[in-house]
Amino acid sequence: MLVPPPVDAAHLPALLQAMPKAELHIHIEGSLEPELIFELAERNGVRLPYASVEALRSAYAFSDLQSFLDIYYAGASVLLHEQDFYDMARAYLARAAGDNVVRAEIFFDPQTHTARGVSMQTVIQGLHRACVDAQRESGISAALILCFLRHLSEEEAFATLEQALPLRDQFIGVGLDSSELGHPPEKFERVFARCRELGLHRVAHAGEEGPPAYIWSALDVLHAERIDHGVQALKDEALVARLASERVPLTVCPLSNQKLCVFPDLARHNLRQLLDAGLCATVNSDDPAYFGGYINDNFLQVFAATGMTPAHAWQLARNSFQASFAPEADKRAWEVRLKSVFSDFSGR
Ligand code: HPA
Ligand SMILES: [Zn+2]
Repeated sequence: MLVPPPVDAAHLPALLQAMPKAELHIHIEGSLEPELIFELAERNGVRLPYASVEALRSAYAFSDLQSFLDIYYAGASVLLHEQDFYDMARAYLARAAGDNVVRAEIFFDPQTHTARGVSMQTVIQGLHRACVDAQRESGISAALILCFLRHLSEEEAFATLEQALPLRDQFIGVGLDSSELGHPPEKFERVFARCRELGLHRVAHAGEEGPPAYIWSALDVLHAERIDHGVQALKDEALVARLASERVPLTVCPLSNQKLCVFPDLARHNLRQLLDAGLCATVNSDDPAYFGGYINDNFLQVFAATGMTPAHAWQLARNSFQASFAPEADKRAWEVRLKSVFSDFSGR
């Protein structure tokens, strides 16, 4: 169904919250709330360079991606045991289910943890057990995507892949994150080729701060199936045409872009232009504990700032299902639910 049941714009906030949606760009370490950071620090005897939850939260003022990453990696230092990874992921999945997320494809950064002596098995098993339990208890479908840190070498990415392969059935794909500028996709050509041979899905952050050229090479060199962020694509007409004709999904994160100063303010975010250009854009939270909101906060705030309509909401939810790596039967079931929510609001 191409046209949604009409919904009065007065119902938009309630509709955005109620509609089923998939979240495809969430770093699980970025869901660690300051309260949980302090709880885990105490539980594990880790000393934090902040006196209180409030002091930590007040340090969350960022000027660019790197200024955020420095504090994000420091926050992750409290994660030591399998139960820590489990608790973090259960907390996120409970929040996501409350936002009517029906599918979450969750990034994790194993190198942040293995560098501190935490084993790959501790990380993946804790996260995976949380996904299984959440699915059983709340019905949310959840899967894991292992991200390579692009400020490290390809050799280190290969070593990380090797460590993870015994747990191959507990993650569905690989991604590429961390400091973008100066670390183009080409740096990881061989390890992504190996992941492709292994039948792993591939995504990559590109065009968050980096140039359109990085989006081209994520597609052509890494064979990425989705682009994380990708908001710089609008600077390149030929790239927009390619993304539109191939329906390459972009996992856009409005509040992240605002907090990391990718756009001067949310009213100038280009999500609406991306959709109106026919791109398969989606809305996601990126690092919700650091950027001021979970997925529904992202929807509510970017819609309010840019004047998008119920038809845009419909498109974004459908895009999120189509862009996910979930089974086709699940995608069809979520579309049916989406239509029923819209019909419900249409009658009001
Ligand atoms: N960009 C790159 N790396 C990241 C991000 C991001 O937005 N969040 C967590 N790691
Ligand atoms: Zn991200």
